[in-house]
Amino acid sequence: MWRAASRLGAAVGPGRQPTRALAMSPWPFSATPRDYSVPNESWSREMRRLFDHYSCLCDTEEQQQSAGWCKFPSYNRSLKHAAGGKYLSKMVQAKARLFTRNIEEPGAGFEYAVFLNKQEKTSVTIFQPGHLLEGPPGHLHGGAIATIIDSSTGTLAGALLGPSMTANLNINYRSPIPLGNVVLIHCKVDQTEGRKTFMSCQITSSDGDKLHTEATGLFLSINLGRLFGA
Ligand SMILES: CCCCCCCCCCCCCCCC(=O)SCCNC(=O)CCNC(=O)[C@H](O)C(C)(C)COP(=O)(O)OP(=O)(O)OC[C@H]1O[C@@H](n2cnc3c(N)ncnc32)[C@H](O)[C@@H]1OP(=O)(O)O
Repeated sequence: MWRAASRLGAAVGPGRQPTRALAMSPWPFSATPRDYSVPNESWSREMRRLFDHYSCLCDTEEQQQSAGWCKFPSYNRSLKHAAGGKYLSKMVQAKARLFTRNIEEPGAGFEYAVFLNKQEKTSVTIFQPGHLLEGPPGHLHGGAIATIIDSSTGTLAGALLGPSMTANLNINYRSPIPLGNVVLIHCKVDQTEGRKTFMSCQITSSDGDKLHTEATGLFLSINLGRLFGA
């Protein structure tokens, strides 16, 4: 019994050891999911500066209404975002983890936070790529770039449309991204046609001077049940 609970407890989140209370609990998940998109010790000064900058836009309800900005929390599993528990029982024993949040060491993988502006249908992701995401020597892997683009555009699509999936992603890699350098990922909705939402996205250096990547994507809103064979 303890071993089973301990295994589930160990799956709660990076850096978290199963506690005695958790091991004894019949419910394996933390009641208050951890938001991973907050500063940790690996964040550079520039990452913190940008986080503070965008957080300030979200600070008060009044500011949110005028500027429309809010920070989107980021958990380490998708189902934490889904409303209701209808499908949870099929997933509850799985060790599924969100791809961008499955490296436990702070700063080694994807360090990022997504800020949304629902009124303008835009988002900004601040992103600090870690050393485990290497592609060319000292630089970010193209697949990791695609991942953070997919996650950023997918988060904006999800916030605006509800459940949706990437149908198409086109990426132009313009200049390599050094590991550890903080970059900005600007996403926007270009057009919506029924279930289809067309997005575009740019990755730039944090001062906006250097263009690293450009992308377009198509998202289709879906019935979540389809994913579970309903
Ligand atoms: C689930 C959320 C939970 C909440 C969690 C929140 C977590 C928040 C943080 C994480 C954020 C991460 C975000 C990651 C997002 C992914 O990475 S999703 C994973 C990668 N994507 C996939 O695996 C999708 C695989 N493809 C499919 O399942 C299906 O093809 C699709 C995309 C659902 C579409 O199938 P369908 O619904 O049957 O649509 P279909 O009838 O084929 O086409 C509808 C229309 O779209 C057009 N269309 C379809 N595909 C295409 C295409 N590729 N190109 C152009 N047009 C197309 C069709 O031509 C058609 O057009 P019209 O004739 O209506 O004009």
